[in-house]
Amino acid sequence: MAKQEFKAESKRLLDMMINSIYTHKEIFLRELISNASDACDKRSYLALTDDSVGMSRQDFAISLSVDKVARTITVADNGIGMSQEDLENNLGVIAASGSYKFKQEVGADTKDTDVIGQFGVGFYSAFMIADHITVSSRKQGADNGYSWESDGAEGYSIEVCDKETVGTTITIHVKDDTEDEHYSDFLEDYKLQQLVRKYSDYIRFPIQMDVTKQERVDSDKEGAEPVYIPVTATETLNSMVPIWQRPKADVTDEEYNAFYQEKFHDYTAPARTLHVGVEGNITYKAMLFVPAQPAMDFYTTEFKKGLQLYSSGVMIMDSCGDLVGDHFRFVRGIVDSPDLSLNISRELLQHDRQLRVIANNLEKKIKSDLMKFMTDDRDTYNEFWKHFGRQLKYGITAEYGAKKDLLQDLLLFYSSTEEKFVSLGEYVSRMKEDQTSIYYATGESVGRIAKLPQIEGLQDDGVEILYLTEEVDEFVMQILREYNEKPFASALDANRGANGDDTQDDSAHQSTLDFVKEALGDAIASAKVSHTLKSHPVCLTAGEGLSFEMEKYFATMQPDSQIKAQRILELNTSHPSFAALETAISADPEKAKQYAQLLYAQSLLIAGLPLEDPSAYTDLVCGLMV
Ligand SMILES: Nc1ncnc2c1ncn2[C@@H]1O[C@H](COP(=O)(O)OP(=O)(O)OP(=O)(O)O)[C@@H](O)[C@H]1O
Repeated sequence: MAKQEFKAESKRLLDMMINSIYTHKEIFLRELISNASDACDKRSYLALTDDSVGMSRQDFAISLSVDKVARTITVADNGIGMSQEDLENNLGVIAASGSYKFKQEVGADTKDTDVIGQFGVGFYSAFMIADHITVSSRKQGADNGYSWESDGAEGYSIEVCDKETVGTTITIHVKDDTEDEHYSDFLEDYKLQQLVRKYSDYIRFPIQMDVTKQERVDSDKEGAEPVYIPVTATETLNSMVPIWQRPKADVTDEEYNAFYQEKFHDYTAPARTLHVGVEGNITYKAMLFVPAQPAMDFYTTEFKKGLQLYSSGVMIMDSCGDLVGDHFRFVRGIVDSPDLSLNISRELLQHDRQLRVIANNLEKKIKSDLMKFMTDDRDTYNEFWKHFGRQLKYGITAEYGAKKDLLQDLLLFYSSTEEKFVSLGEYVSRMKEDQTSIYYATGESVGRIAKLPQIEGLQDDGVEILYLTEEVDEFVMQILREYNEKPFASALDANRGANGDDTQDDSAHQSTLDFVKEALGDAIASAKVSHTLKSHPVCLTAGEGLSFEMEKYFATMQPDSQIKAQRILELNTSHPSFAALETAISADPEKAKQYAQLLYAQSLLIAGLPLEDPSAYTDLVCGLMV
């Protein structure tokens, strides 16, 4: 076959490889071994349902060999193998690689080399140390093999080749040493052994290599020097114990982080790691991670939640969505249980009782770990909250609040008095004895809410108010209704009364209110005397049902939305504007009408609602000036 050119993006990546710094180069072996292991997994999985494969799990192995003279390292596996088409598709186009795609998304902020260092770029990383690579492969079920060859930048070629057994053999020709780089190191047995232990220890297939040791042979003759002879034996270099099967105390933070970053393609270490072992009715090990930041597609429908599911170390499902609820969908991790059957079909799996038990169990563990997170490391929890808080709130509103008991303790809201995010538990613990409700106020931003006229009274009394700025917040309040038996109350509610003076008699102003209602017509539902305003002339409150924030939310979803909250115009009778209005009503009713319109427009502006007719408003203001 004629030489094929790499696709443009592959070329760029190759350049990156060739110029990468030394400490990153060593990950090439991890990448090749991990591919070999995946290929063994695939074939062993196939063997479960296809008798013609004729292999069982213990028949699989990955073998390493070195030829110092020829300067080659060979990684061979008896996994699933690749057809001509697979070679073309998988090794000809780098864009298929998960990490490269990720790198593109991260964009210019991340240095190329960082990405390589964190989790490699798959097969291509071999070009960091090699100037020629040969891949010969024979796919399960195929009659012959194919060999793929490349010198890197120039492209690649594929030819039919003799290969007797199913699997893949990758031979890389190690570059000559240069002044700065001692590539020959990689041709040393000890170096490869060291790299396998460092990066691939938990691979669940034996990684074997013929290792030569000098063995001492004692001479029969007395006083003679001992003789050493080289003895070569095949050794398994990795312990094959997956990291999650090891006792917690033996696993370092670095190992947890490296495992997470490699497995879940994240370039930052996790914010939280949870390693659990449960024995009893159902036995399992789980390793869960809370990412430090959401995946690129986290808040899109593209994102697939789920944990990797293993049965005694063998992966049976890459992403088992049933293991985590939507509210904790940001959690990444693995579950391994010997109680799950290997060849269980995926449909069956979904209804598996054991899975439900594990999922419920994990849910409690995640919750208690997040609680611990919140108290032990609040700064980082705040970061977590910034990224995933919205998801927890959605969780409260879902399923008619079925998860509210689980999630409500984890919520944070901005506090007017503390001027930072606080939990509901913290709010309640600070409540004065005579305060019966948890106050909240909704609006576009903390700054805007803080200036809402209705809450001035509470603010002056030093009452703590939770400022809610997200669309979902009001739905959360509707579901929660109370926390620790303390009801939530909107600080913007005209009838709140708790701190206001309810004995006040408004009837003296009834005719003024009637006038205002008459002047504004259907624009408002009613006009009333405010019991909450202090220094401001007017405010707008919503009647029962829809709030203004919800109205705004619907308007963003659908710009011509006719869903409107009921508008109640509240007037501050002790404000001079009210006296001016009353005087105008008797002296100049036309002007009084304009005053009413002006006050209504102001209440809309303060509430962050659009004016129906902005130019009529400016005409009105100017008209009153002259
Ligand atoms: N030893 C092998 N046996 C069978 N298929 C292989 C082998 N090595 C690579 N492949 C195939 O080539 C593809 C590309 O491999 P590569 O290492 O570049 O990327 P990846 O493993 O898919 O992604 P990444 O390593 O970035 O997570 C693999 O997905 C696999 O299909």
